[in-house]
Amino acid sequence: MTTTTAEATIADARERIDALDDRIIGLIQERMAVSTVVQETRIASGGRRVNLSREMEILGRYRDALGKPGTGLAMTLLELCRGRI
Ligand SMILES: O=C(O)C(=O)C[C@]1(C(=O)O)C=C[C@@H](O)C=C1
Repeated sequence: MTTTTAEATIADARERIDALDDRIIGLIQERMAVSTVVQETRIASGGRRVNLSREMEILGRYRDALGKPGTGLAMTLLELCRGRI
């Protein structure tokens, strides 16, 4: 592969990565909004903001799909989604 071809391939792949990251960020923002609805509804009906058994379920899903780093990713997502109300 020539340097020019390699540079073009990398530039093209990076464009796709940037587009994917835009979508991922949008999905995270959407998740945060939906999570807020769940938390607000639970609090309004006398419950608590946090539901630990549900969080364990989510951590397990991410771990099963992505391995150990998946757990870290899920923890970061939950941190973003909690505590906004
Ligand atoms: O599923 C819930 O019960 C939520 O409140 C949503 C959510 C989440 O963002 O996934 C947020 C806080 C809870 O501790 C558990 C999960």
